Amino acid sequence: EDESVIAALVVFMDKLVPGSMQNSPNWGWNTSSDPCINKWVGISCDKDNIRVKKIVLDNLNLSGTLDFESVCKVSDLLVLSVNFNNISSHVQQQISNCKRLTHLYLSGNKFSGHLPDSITNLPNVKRLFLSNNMLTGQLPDFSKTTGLLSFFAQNNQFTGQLPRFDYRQLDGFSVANNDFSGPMPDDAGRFDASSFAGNPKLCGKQLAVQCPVKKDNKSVKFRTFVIYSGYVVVGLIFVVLIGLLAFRKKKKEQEDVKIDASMKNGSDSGKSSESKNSRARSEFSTTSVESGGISSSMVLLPGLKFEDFLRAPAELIGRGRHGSLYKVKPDNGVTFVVKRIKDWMISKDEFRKRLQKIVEIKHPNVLPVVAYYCSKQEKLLVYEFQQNGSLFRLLHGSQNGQTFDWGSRLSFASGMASALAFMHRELQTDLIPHGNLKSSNILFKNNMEPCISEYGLMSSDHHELDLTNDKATTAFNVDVYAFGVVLLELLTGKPVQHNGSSLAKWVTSVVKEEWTVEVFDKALIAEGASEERMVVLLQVALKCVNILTPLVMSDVAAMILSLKEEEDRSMTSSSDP
Ligand SMILES: Nc1ncnc2c1ncn2[C@@H]1O[C@H](COP(=O)(O)OP(=O)(O)OP(=O)(O)O)[C@@H](O)[C@H]1O
Repeated sequence: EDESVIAALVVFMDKLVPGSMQNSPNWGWNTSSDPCINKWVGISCDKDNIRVKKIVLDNLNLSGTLDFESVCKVSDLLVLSVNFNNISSHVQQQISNCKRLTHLYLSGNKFSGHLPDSITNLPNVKRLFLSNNMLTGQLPDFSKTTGLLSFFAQNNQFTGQLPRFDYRQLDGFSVANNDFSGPMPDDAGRFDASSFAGNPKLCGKQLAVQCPVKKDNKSVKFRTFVIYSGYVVVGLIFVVLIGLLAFRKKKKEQEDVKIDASMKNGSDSGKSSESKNSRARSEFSTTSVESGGISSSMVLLPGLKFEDFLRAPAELIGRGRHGSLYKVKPDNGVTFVVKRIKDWMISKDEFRKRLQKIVEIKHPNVLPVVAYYCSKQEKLLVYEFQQNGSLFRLLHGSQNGQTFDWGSRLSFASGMASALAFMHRELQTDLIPHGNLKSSNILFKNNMEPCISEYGLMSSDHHELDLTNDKATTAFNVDVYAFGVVLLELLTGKPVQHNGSSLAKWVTSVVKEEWTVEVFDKALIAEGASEERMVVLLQVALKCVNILTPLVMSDVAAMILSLKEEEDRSMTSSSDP
């Protein structure tokens, strides 16, 4: 980095008080080293290791003030994250100097005072997290901040009327638990009452307080006229809608035929299905690997023509809440599964962008997407079929004498945690969590190595856990919770109902009664697994499912890794005579 930027960063950190952190050997943050080359804590740089791109200083017990003027001198800064610290300053108007900033996370601090108007002038900002602070005053007008995708400001002390937002763009929003007043803005039905709750002076249809009906006795005649012309307009709209619906239904039927035919017809399909498929096929085949593929509808499987794929016989093997799963075996030998996602309100472009991000990131324990397709009606994902089944099947299925001993379960847990932590790190800027982690989405590869499947397929509106009103409002908490439930399944051998909260509750209650040993899988007890270490893993699991004390995946992974190392050490020492 430039000397001037280094100096600005040091000034920025001088105003924050990092407590004992700065004594750690790799802390950095001084003028005699380089933030990229010497890897200062919390700094990430571009791939040439020259420019600082991200500053992530979450959960470091920082206090003092955040000097936006200094930090915004880092001209390439994309992400600034200081969640869950003790910073007590204003959000200064110089924030708008951070011209390239896309993600700003200030949640869980003691920021106070008004938000400066200049915050709405950040031209590239996508995610703004301000929740759990002590911010006051009116919110500036964000309606022109195009590109904003999430806005979280719950648990502050904001007042006044809610300004307009471009709600159609937003995928996450909450202003709950503030002191806003007046009518709830028309969010076009995008967010439910929980995003606005806890503002006693806010009124609206979905809220506890209804807005007063304005009594205007000036002109009854005019009102009658308006009402009648209203009826006429509604009538007209109705007719047009019926027409549109009929038209769309017809179109949809055609589309369904197209997809169903492509999914279900065997390779011996006759001429008629050929012609039904022809549109779909031409759409797919406009994509070729040489043409770069990614921007078009389908990203192809290398070495496999999509025509073969469409003609291959397909067998429905699962119908989950989020879609159906088909097993497809084209002639070339490899078997695939196709996930057909239903009800995902995401635009084609967004879907494509999201998938591009996901396929870019590879980890040996994450099942890669081999192809994806998106049209208005259909979202399809293709993976290789894994014949060894899932963790769910291994734990709860009728296995033929297959054992899953403590050592293997611990290695499994450690591997999964570090894979998930890796994905979170790589997708931190894009805020793409797995979103639907569970034991049936963890599969075993041919070598019995586990791999996480269906990463990132669920948008936030699919989550059952509503964490938005909670202290821990970051996208990735959902996965930490879900991972905790997977750990509980591993430890108890019991299956999960609903979203895992009942299993978590049961375990918590048993542990409270100090019957901890009762929760463990009988097979583990019988095997003579170390109770002490099982209890440690249980504590990690319970921390993950406790949404009041948010953990990040990298911490979870570190805890499990050190437990595993302890286990490995004990194995080598106990094998000594
Ligand atoms: N690539 C794969 N290879 C082999 N089996 C798979 C693969 N992907 C999923 N499965 C298995 O197929 C079954 C159905 O999967 P599906 O994803 O449709 O259901 P689900 O995970 O229970 O529900 P959902 O993901 O919709 O919440 C599950 O038992 C799952 O473990």
